Amino acid sequence: MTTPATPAHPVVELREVRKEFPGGSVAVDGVSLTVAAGTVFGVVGHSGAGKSTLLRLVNGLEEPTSGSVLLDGRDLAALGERGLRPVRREIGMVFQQFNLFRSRTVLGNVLYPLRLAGLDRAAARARAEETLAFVGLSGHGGRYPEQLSGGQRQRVGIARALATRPKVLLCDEATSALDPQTTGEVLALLRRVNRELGVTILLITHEMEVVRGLCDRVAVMEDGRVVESGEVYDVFARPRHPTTAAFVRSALHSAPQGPLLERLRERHPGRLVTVPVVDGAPAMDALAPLLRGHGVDFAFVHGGVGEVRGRPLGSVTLELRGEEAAVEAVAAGLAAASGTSAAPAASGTSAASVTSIASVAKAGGVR
Ligand SMILES: Nc1ncnc2c1ncn2[C@@H]1O[C@H](COP(=O)(O)OP(=O)(O)OP(=O)(O)O)[C@@H](O)[C@H]1O
Repeated sequence: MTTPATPAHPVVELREVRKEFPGGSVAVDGVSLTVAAGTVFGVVGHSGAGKSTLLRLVNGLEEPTSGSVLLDGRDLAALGERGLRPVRREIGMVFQQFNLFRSRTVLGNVLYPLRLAGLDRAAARARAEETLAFVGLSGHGGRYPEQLSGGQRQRVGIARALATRPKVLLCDEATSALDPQTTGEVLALLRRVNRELGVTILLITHEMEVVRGLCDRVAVMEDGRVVESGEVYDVFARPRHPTTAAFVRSALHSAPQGPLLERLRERHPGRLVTVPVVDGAPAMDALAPLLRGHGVDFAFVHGGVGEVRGRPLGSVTLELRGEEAAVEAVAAGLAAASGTSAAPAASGTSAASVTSIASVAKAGGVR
């Protein structure tokens, strides 16, 4: 008999948190979320959605107007400035612009929080060097930040944040100032921080690629509210809120829309159908038998399949060619298999329409 796994305890918890600034601007409006120990939680949203304020509420730099923020079960507001100090040491911060001391060496930057925490010189140095080795910067301790690339600077930023062995790492757009390749390297490092050191990570970003590459769970914020949240694969595969769907489209091969769809229609006079590829959903399996059964030919015209959290996800758009009734039957069969209904045929063209990913088509409420 197997013992059911005990759910990880919450490291960060927001309960109905509202933050209103003097002048009436409401940056965070009734947000509740839970970041379980050992997980990576992403908050995604456009500029002004309230992400930075949310992070500042978690590290105690802002106090909620109402509601509560708990770190490992302790309500930050109840601690007072004195009580907050040791709790802040359990939090590491990683910033978009790295925020390193330019006048200190790499080693000096990593030593700083350790000396502040009261470690003696030898212990601090050993810890700093160990942490620099973990982030792949052994031998760089004597260099200055301006002698490093952006990716190396962020590694120093991460080493500095990790040096005091925090329980939770808060990442504020940690990769937004980096090119795509360096972003990938920093995300891989943060994954190691989570998996090998067991550090819980709460990150804010406006890039769905970051969520896709790193997070276990995600919350989508808009106008201070969480409009959708859930397991990353589920949110990618079946986004329910239009804002989420738009974020997902930015990171995936999704059903073509707008001018792209018009161009595809011009190039491909046959019927266009988009087949979602979702782990466990039958649409792709239905494709070959339907085409064979109805004697319909096809061409791939758009899309592709990638991976989210190690599971396949994407969509492919096909042009179906053949007898009108046979093409119609294939399109209907695919729509049935993917749980979608075909969009109405575009007027004035040969019955061209696109079945859209079911989940994108269904705008819904908060999960
Ligand atoms: N100190 C402040 N005083 C007044 N209004 C503020 C303050 N800080 C943030 N706001 C407002 O709260 C809202 C949310 O801002 P916040 O910076 O948290 O959003 P964000 O999602 O992090 O955006 P960005 O990515 O641009 O930083 C904005 O309308 C902003 O103008």
